[in-house]
Amino acid sequence: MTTPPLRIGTRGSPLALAQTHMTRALLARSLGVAEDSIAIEIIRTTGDVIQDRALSESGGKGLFTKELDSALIAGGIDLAVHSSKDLPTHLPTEIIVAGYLPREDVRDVFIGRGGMKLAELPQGATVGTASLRRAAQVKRLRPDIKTALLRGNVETRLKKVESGEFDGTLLAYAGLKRLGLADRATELLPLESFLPAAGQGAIGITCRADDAKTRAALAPILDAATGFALAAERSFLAVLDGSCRTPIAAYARLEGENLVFSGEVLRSDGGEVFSSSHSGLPVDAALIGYHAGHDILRRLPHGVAGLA
Ligand SMILES: NCc1[nH]cc(CCC(=O)O)c1CC(=O)O
Repeated sequence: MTTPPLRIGTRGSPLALAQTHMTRALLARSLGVAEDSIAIEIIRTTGDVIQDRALSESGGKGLFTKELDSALIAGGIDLAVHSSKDLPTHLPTEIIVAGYLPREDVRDVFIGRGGMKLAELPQGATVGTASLRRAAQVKRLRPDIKTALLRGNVETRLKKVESGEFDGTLLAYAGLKRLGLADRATELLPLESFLPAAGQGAIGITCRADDAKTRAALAPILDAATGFALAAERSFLAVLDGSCRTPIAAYARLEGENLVFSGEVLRSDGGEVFSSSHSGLPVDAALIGYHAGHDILRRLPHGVAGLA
């Protein structure tokens, strides 16, 4: 049997490339072909170009995916590798999320200047982050801490803490691990106060909906448990996230037969938190996230926008 040569599209950041090489290695092994028979195409996205503003202020959704979607639709690539966290809940009808690789550790880590832990930061310290969720979660614990926009790739952010421009930052442990930088984490943050972003730690793979060959090639490397978790988290996000300007966290995991989901929405200053937990059968994943989302919506008199 001959296998058609597959072309993978990716962003060019070091993390995106690390994730793409992981995906290619798994795919090559599963298909029994040489890794270099699967081509990697680097595609620059709008999100890579904008560096000076918060992406939530730059027109919202799909900034890391639009150009990859277009390349898929045009047939220039057959699959695209994404951080699921950066995948919008609505994709063009021609594109589907084929599935997810087994999830990494979902937790956030704190990286403190000079190895300081979050609780050890002096009064009024400045934490850099581009994430509304992390900023709100930090302020919920430490209202005295200031947060400032810190964007750029993981290495850039680490450097800005080292140089003293910020007293600390928060990053996904998964990203650090995949970059071989796990030892840079000062502290692993607990899920109770730092519930992660929907999709954190999961690599998602998109392809053309009508491309049965690529879907079949991908099937053996995809992880069903991660798929259920992400279905719940993404449906929660779809219910609540109209604007991208509201701090939202969501995390689901399989516990025995059950899918256990927790989600929360925070006021930007961390002064209020609305949480909801639901569990049920994995087949009902999307419904579980949907119920949790509406459970919170009912408690917001001014809707999600009222929390910005
Ligand atoms: N928005 C950037 C982004 N997208 C995915 C990850 C980390 C990897 C992951 O969550 O799978 C990161 C960096 C970070 O949040 O530290």
